[in-house]
Parts: sequence; C-alpha cells; structure tokens
Amino acid sequence: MTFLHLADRTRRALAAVRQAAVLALVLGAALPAHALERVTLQLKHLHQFQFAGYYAAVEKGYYRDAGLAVQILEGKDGNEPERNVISGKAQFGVGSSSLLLARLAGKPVVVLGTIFQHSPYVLLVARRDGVKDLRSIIGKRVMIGSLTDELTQADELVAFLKKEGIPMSSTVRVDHSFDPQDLVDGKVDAYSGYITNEPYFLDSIGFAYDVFSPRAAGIDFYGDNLFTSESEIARRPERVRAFREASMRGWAYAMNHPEEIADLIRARYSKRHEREHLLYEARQMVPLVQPVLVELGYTNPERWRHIADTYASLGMLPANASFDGFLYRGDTPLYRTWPFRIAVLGALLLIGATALQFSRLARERRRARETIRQGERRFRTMFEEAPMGIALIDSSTGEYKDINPRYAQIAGRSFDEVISGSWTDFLHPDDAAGAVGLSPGGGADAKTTARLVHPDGSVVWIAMSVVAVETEAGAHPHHLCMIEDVTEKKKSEALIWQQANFDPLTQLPNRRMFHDRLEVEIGRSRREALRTAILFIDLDHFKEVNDTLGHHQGDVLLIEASERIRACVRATDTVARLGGDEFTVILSGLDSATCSDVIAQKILDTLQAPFVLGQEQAFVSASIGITLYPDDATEVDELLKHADQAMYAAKGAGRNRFSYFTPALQVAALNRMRLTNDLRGAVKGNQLRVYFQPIVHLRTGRIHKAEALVRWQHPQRGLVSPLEFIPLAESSGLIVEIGEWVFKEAARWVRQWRSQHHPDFQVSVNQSPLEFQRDGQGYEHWFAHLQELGLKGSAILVEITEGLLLDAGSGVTDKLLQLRDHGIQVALDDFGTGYSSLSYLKKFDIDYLKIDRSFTRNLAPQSSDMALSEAIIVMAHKLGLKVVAEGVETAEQRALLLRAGCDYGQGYLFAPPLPAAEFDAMLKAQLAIADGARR
Ligand SMILES: Nc1nc2c(ncn2[C@@H]2O[C@@H]3COP(=O)(O)O[C@H]4[C@@H](O)[C@H](n5cnc6c(=O)[nH]c(N)nc65)O[C@@H]4COP(=O)(O)O[C@H]3[C@H]2O)c(=O)[nH]1
Repeated sequence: MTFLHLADRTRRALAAVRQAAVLALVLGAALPAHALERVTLQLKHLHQFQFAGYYAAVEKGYYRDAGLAVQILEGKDGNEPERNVISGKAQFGVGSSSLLLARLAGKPVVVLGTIFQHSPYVLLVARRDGVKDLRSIIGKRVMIGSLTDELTQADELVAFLKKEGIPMSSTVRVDHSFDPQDLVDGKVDAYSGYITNEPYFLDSIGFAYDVFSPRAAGIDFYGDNLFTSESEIARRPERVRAFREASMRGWAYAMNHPEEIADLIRARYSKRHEREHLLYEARQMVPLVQPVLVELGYTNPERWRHIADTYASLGMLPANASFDGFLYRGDTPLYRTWPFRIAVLGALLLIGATALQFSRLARERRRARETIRQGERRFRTMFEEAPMGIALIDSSTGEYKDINPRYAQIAGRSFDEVISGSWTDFLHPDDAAGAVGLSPGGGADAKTTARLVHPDGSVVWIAMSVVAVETEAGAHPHHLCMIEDVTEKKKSEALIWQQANFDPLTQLPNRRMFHDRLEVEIGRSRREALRTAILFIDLDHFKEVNDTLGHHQGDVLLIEASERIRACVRATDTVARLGGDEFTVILSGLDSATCSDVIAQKILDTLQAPFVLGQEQAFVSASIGITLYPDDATEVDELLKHADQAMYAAKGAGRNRFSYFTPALQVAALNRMRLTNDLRGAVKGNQLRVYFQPIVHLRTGRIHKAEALVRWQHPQRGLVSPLEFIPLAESSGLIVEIGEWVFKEAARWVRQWRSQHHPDFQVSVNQSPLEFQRDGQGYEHWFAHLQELGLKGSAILVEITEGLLLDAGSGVTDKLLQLRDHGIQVALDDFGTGYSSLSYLKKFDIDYLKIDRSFTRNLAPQSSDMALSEAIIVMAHKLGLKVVAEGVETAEQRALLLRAGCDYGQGYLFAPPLPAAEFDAMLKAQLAIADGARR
C-alpha cells in the first residue's frame, strides 16, 4: 500500500471520528443532566465482581454522561436477563453463550458486546480417592445447571461431558443449590460453578477438589455478554450505543481499579462477599476477560460460529444455523468496528509516526539549516580573518566576485579598486600569462609564485594557488585564488642563495659558484672541442697593505682589484674570488692558448696601477698561474691544483708575472707533499735539532740571551732550513708539535746555562700565529714544565709577529696577559716589515722589539733606515721596551746601532745559529774570557 493511499484512508477515518465526536457533543448538549433516561440492566446472578464494569459505569458517571440513569438488578436464575430484556422489563441484560440458543430459538436478543472472552464455567469434582478423573462422576450426584432448563443453564458443561463420553444420563442430576457447601458436605460429588468464584470458598476451607474446564476439550465459549433486544435497538439505537459505550468504559475502569470496585460493591450493592473474595474473583477474571489484549466488548463472529457448531454437535441446534442479527453491528458505525479501529489505530500510529518523522525531519532540517548557517558564519569569519588573501573569481570573465581584506592588502589597493578589476590586472606583465594558465582548465600547475605590482610600482612576490569551485549546473565556473605575500621569503631565499654563491665583499662568484661554472664550462668545451683557461691570481704584497693600512682599506683594494680584473675579460667569462687575495678567472671557448697570455698580461698591467686608498696610494702586483683544459687536466680539481701550482711558480719567480702550469711544477708540488709526509715522522724520528743564536748585549758584548731556531736533519736531504719546512709545518698543523718540542729543548738548555753561565740567562722561542692562537689551549703546561725544572718564567721569551696583534681578539690578549703574569716576556719579531705601529707595543705590553734585518742590512750614517732605526729605538725606550737588532753582520752596523742606543744585537757578526753543544762551548769560552779579564 502506498503512503498516499494510507494517508487518504487515514484522513477519511479521522473525518469519521471527528463526526462522531461532534455528534456526541450535540447529543450531550441536547440532553441536560436532569433529564436522564432510566434504563435497567438485568444481571444474571447476585451482585459480585462478575458485574464490576456496570457498577463502575454508574459510579464514575459514565452512564450519566451518556444521559442514562441505570438501574442494576440482581438475577435469581440465569434466564432472568433474557426474560426481562425480551419482555421489556429491562433494556439490557447480562447473558452467557446460551444467548445464541435463545436467539436461534426465535428470541430477538442481540449481543452488544462480550465481557468474558472465555467462560468461567467449570465442573468442580470432590476429590475422594486422590485420582483426578472426570469419569469418576459417572453414577454420582452432580449439580449442573438447572434441571428444568438444561439447555440454557448447563449447555456448556453438558456439551463438555458429552464430548468426554459422559452422557448426563450416566449421572445423578441434583438441582443446583448454588451453595458450594453442598459439595463440601458430600451432598453432591460434582458441582458446576465459576472458576472465579467457588474455588475461593473451597480453598479457604481446604477442601480437595478437581477442576474440569470445557476448554480442555476444545469447547471455548464466551462467558458474560451484554445484550439487548432487537426492539430496543430499533427504537432507541442511540441509547443502546450510549449504554454500550458507557458500560465498556465502566469495565475498562473496573479492571484497572479492582480494589476500588470491590469496595464499591460492598458499599453500594452487597456485602454478601468479603472484600478478599471479590478481589479473588477480580484476579481470576483477568485471564478470562483479557482486558489488556482484547478490547472490552469485542465479540468475534467466528467464535460464535464455534459455539453454534458445538451446540449443533450436541444436537442442540441444527447445523449451520444462521445467527444473523444476533451480533450488534447493524447500526454500529464503521468506525466502531474492531477491525476498523485497528485500521484507524494503525493509521493513527502511522500518522503519528509520520508526524513524528516529519517533525524529526523538520527538526533535522532546522538543525541542518542552523549548522549550515553556523558553518557559513564560521567560513565567513575564516574568510574575513584569513591570514592569506582569498578571492572568488568568475573563471570565464576573470572578474572578482569576492575578496577578503587580506587580498586587498597584499594587492596594495582598496577593496573597491580590486573588485572592480580583473584578477590578472595587478600581476606583473611577465607573470600574468602564467597565472591565466592556472585557472581551472588552464592545464597548468595550480600553484605558482608571481609578482603583484603596487600602485607605486613596487613589486610584491606572492605564492598563488588556484582551485576550482563547484558551481550550480549551467552557472559560470568559478575559482578560488589564494595568495600569500612571500616577498620577505623570496628576499631571504635570494639572500641565502647570494650568500651561498657569491662573495659578499666583491659580489663576485665565490668558490662554490666558481666550481659550478667551471663544471659547466668544461662540459661545454668538451662538447664543442674548445679550450678553457683557468687563471689563478694571487695579489702580491696584499698582506702588507692589509697590515699597514688596515682591513678596511684592504677590502677597498680587493673590491677595486675585482673590478679591474672583471674589466679585462668578456662578460661571458667568470671572475671569482676564492677568498683572501685569491681570484680566479675562467676564460671559456678559447680556440688557442695564446689569448690567455694576453688576458693574463692585461690583468697584471691593470693591477700594477696604484690603488688609491683614502689618503694613501698602495702598489700591489699579481702572480698568475694558468692552466688549460683539456691540455693540463680534464677534471675540475686537477685543473685547480695545477693553476695553484703555476701561481706559486710565478710567485717564486719574482712575482708580478704569469706562469703556465708545467709538469715540473707538479714535481715541485709533489716534493712539497713528500716533504710534509716526511715531516710527520721527523719529531718522533728524532730528526729535529735546536740551534741557538746568541743575542749580544751591545754595550758590554756579553751574551745573556739566545734565540732557539729549529733545524731538520733530514735523513736524505741533510739539514733543511726552517724557511722551507716551517710553512709546510704550518699548513699541515705539525707546527704545534714542533713548537712544543723546541720549547722543551729551550727550557732544558736555559736551565743549564742559568746555572752554569748566568742566573738571568734567557732563551727566546718563536711562536707562529697558528701556534699562538690554537684553540682550547693556553700556556699552562709551559708554566708547569718550567716549574718542574725549577725555572722562572723569565727564563723564556716568546717571539711573535706583528700581524698577530693586528687581528688580536680576546684570545690573543688573554694569552699575552697569561704569559706576562707568569713572568714570560714577549718580543715583537720582524719589526719594521709590517705596519710597525708603536701603539701596539704599549697596548699589548710587549717587552722587546726586534728590528728586522732588512733595516739592519741598510744601515749607514745619514741613511733613512738609520733615521728610522734611531726613531724606533728612541720611541721603544720611551715605552719601556728593549730593542734587539737582527741581522747584524758588520762591525759598522754594530757601531751604528750602539750609537743609536740599541740594546741588543743578533747576527752573523757575533755568531750564526749554533748547535746547542757549540753554543754551550761558546758560552763557556766567554765565561773563561770574562773570568780571565777579572783576574
Ligand atoms: N741573513 C742573515 N740571516 C740571519 C742573520 N742572523 C740570523 N739570521 C737568520 O735570521 C733568522 C732569524 O729568525 P726569525 O727572524 O725568527 O725567522 C725564523 C723564524 O721565523 C722561523 N723559525 C725558526 N725556528 C723556528 C721555530 O722553532 N718555530 C717557529 N715557529 N719558527 C721558527 O724560521 C725563520 C728562519 O729561521 P732561520 O733560517 O734560522 O733564520 C734565522 C737566522 O738564521 C744574519 O746576520 N744575516
């Protein structure tokens, strides 16, 4: 059945219910309370719970509400109701299933409704010998119904016994006394009674009996029925209906309130039965009336057919007797019929369920709408507050449909300015085409970076992503464009890239970029069978400029030099700065090697020109090493190594020149490498020696000091100069180990000379910047070692170079202070070759100043070097420093220095660096001479 059909039927049923309600109201209004109609209900027995519903209808005013004043009459015998109703003495009566017999006997009784769905009628048999056997009544006295009206008063049990094969004639019938005491007293052996009634008494006295119900034999009669006469229905159909309805209401109430009705019976009708007896009856009635399962008053024609058939089987009725009109329904409106009610109930339930469903759906719809509204609000807020710019764009026209504030902000325009334009209007012209390709269908990646141009012309980098938006069928397609300002990110990325690939000072490609470009160029040259030249440029004397004029001017020089080099090459060539004063040039696509000569010479010439650094002019030159791809090597690293070797060759050849890589250079480099390897074993292999060169007190000629100078006794090469191996030791890190060994040797010897020669004897040791600045270690172990030897710090003097002080960080300062605190003096070596700042001398608390031998060499009366030396000596003395002149080779030099006030002299004039034993001998000889002189 479709829902529409059902709904239609339900509508019609409801209309009928409505009509009935209206009718009842009309009737109610038409019959005022004081005009109640008197009607009589004839019961079939004495007052008891068996008739509870009628008492309840009276008491609860249901009859009154129906316009009726009901008189309830007790019955003396079972036929009284039938008689009185037919005669008109009573309008309504209560009768058993035998009403059907009466009807078929031509009596116009009509059943209005069934109260007892099952008959309470049973046969109670006194249990004499403990055996439950219905057949035990044969030949016994039995009290079953009326002897005179067996058919109507004993029908059900008679049928039962007949069915059980016990004809009534096999028993001794005794007229019914309706007093169960007779059973107890043995006056009878069997007693027909109600299961709802007599057992209460029998049980209460403990009488043993058996109950035999006709239902056990399939005889299931109705119990009590409310009935009336045909004439009553014909004359007063409304009264009948009203009475019936009020009665059933009364029954519904009574079955729900048994205690109240029991009390009512005793109060108003009869005290014949105890309250408990009435309640017992009420309880026993429940399974028979079935008030929960069956609507009160419901009567089923099929059941009556079953009763009729049972009677027919007993010969009480003809078979298939028709009982038309016996059941009240002719004027019963359709809506009052039980099946219809079920249908209505079903329909109502369906309507209710449907209504509930609709209300649930409505609620869900409301909730969904609210959720959508909330969602929309939330999304609106997210849209408005989003940290990224969002725009909704009509994909076919490119028009903005909506933008959020951040979008306008990133675009650098007002909302109106943006919204009135097309979405590509503010894009950089170079990026607009790419952005269009992003729109749905454009086929491009949905993400890109692009530039937006602000009204002032400034450019903002944006990360843009575009997604298609679902639109209704037929509507224009739309897309969402989301943008983020990534200008800062772009800048920092560019900066990072710049820093990673370019030299921050000169903006030239750095080592990394140089490598990349060289790889590319080599690849190209390989493909095109061309040459690539690599020029390795090192500025000569740059260190001096840096030391003398300071780092800032050094930087200026480097920038200027880079520009000059760049000017010498094509735009397609690469000029890079590898660090310090080292530059490289890649000359790509050369058809002959010769043109690299030209360019190298050009670079030399341009760098030779003076550099103007503030008020000063600086002159530097360059040493250039050249290597060629593929002539010298094919790999990047090899080429670079060769260029470096060639550059060293140029430097070694006197600087300010270029040199091509040759295999001989490679041999020299190989030698250096081997020598470094040999040096590693030199310390442990006991190949190092310390030589001592005396430092002579110029005025007295006495030797109170010496400089420790290391030598390497190479097993094959013989004695190797420190000038050759110290740079290798420095670059390999071996210098630290060597320095430590020299210090210990110096300490060992100074201890001896202090005890044997002079208690203030002092030995100076060289500390290269690498040794002095080594991380994580100070000179504590020196102090400890001196202490172990019983030496004071003053036994040792440390020689450092001026360059160390130029860059002096806190580490250098701390170490100098540490040395001073332990009495170790410090000399500044090679003074005059660098910046020669006297202010450093004061600042760093230097004790000695060693004038470089390049000054000493040129000393002559009236010479500028003489004047300079004199000035240095005077100023040093003023600052409390003593002066040592290095490289004193002639007596004249010694005389000049003495005259200039120089304190000490060191040089071949006095002695070259000597093996310790020889130096020791020299000291002893000096001591002997002195002793001789004293004597
Ligand atoms: N032409 C000439 N030269 C003279 C004269 N008197 C001394 N010399 C040389 O001048 C150098 C003085 O040492 P330096 O300037 O400290 O220069 C030293 C020093 O810087 C370094 N050196 C030597 N030994 C050590 C060491 O143990 N550690 C460190 N770090 N460097 C050392 O090696 C450099 C060279 O040392 P040496 O070859 O021994 O060269 C020595 C010495 O032999 C002279 O009258 N005329």
